[in-house]
Amino acid sequence: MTANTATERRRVTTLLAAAAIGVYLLIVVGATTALTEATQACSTWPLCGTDLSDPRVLIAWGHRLAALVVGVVVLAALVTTWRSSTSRRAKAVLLVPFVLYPVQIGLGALAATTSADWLSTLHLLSGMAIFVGLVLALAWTLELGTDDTAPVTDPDPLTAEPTDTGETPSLQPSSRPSGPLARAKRIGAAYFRLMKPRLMWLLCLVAAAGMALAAGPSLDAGIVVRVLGGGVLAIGASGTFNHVLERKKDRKMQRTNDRPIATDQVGVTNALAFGVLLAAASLALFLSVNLLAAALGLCAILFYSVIYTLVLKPNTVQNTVLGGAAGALPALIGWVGVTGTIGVPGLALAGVIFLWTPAHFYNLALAYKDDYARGGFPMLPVVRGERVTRRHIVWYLAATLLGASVLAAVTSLGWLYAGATVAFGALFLWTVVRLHRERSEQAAFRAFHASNAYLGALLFAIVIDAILL
Ligand code: HEM
Ligand SMILES: CC(C)=CCC/C(C)=C/CC/C(C)=C/COP(=O)(O)OP(=O)(O)O
Repeated sequence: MTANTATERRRVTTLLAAAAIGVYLLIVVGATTALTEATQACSTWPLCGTDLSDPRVLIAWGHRLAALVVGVVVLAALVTTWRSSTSRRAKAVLLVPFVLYPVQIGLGALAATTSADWLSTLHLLSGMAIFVGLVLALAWTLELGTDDTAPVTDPDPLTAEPTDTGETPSLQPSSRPSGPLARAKRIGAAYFRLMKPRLMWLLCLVAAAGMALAAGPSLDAGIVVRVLGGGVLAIGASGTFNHVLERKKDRKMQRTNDRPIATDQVGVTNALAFGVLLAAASLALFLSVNLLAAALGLCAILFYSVIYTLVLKPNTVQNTVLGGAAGALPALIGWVGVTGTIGVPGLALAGVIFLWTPAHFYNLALAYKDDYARGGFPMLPVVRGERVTRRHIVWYLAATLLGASVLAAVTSLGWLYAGATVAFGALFLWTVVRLHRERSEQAAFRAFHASNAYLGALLFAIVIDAILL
């Protein structure tokens, strides 16, 4: 690839990413109730109410002006891409935004003047189609000229300096402090590590968001404590079973070969007893909330420990996609903990987590590709290569963003949620664009952390928005 081509592709992908995020902003704002209410106060087109002290009029004006500015960015992206040397399919798919953007303006005008629900739905769907067209063109342009080998500057993950992997290297026996207290501390730390504590904050936020969506400002503190307590214990139990079942493979992988069972710091029988104890305590807490929450808690533990760990992870390249169901269940548990039944917003939140999981984990799968190959796991980069994996990260990230807009449409979440998904979604997308450009381990970790920041911010915004705003 010549320097000119590289510069041209940078320009094209930057513009396509900006256009996609601009369209996403319009989709999310359109999906929130704020705009639905604004439409009622602003029902003429193209101009409406002059009373700018009415926030609803301001929102309607903001949406129309944003549509104009984003339209210019989309047009610039289309023209620049068509004039570039990108692939035919990337150019062809841009016909979708080219045709639909003017249609979308017409639909918006009709939706504003008639307030028909089906028109608003069609407007939202057409916005999503424009977004998908831009993202496809972005992904197909990003992968041009990228082969499956990491650049020479990229250190081998197995020989590189230790990175922030969430693992604490164990001390060598000779350097370990002795004495009963130090020994008790070491054993306590080993059992604590079995519980996979680093996953807990985000999974607890997932359950908290489920509860906040269901209860709004009247969220009961007793339910919160019991659901989160049950959740922490359930994650601890399934994490422990996962350590037991993977101990042999863990020994083969550099990232995991210092784990407590792999290094015999904790025996298998003791670990199993610990896991059963945690699971029983977790189910007891969930049962004190309601039976359905306990049933879902049991499903989550069994799904992660048995279905994911034993069946999916070692046998199918779709392990991450299907495994996302384990992480999605806490959203439903939170919702069910409050309502006692399964409901659409809880399912929509679970859907967001499910779609986010591959966009989250494939970054680590890239960074640890050789390690996973050594362990014998058919992770996507091992089986289908790095280029396909990077492409799938873009797909799942786009699907997550669309899922988040569906969540906005089926709930009454407002501006804080909309701002969080757009701002952190843009940040996440930018790190993924850089991952394609740099193709290094550092870039993969950056995108991994951005995935956690995106979901953390989104969930935090849901909790605040649903409870306080
Ligand atoms: C198939 C599903 C998933 C896989 C394979 C996966 C895999 C991983 C791996 C290998 C790590 C590295 C840290 C470690 O070794 O402990 C990690 C970290 C993490 N994951 Fe996931 N994950 C999945 C789903 C989820 C879900 C659903 C959540 C929460 C909603 C989540 C949240 C986190 C967090 C918070 C970290 C720690 C980040 C840090 O502080 O370093 N993961 N994940
Ligand atoms: C309420 C409840 C029980 C929820 C369970 C949800 C849960 C623990 C999701 C974790 C997702 C996951 C598979 C993480 C680690 O992957 P991995 O085990 O493949 O990572 P590893 O390679 O580090 O072992």
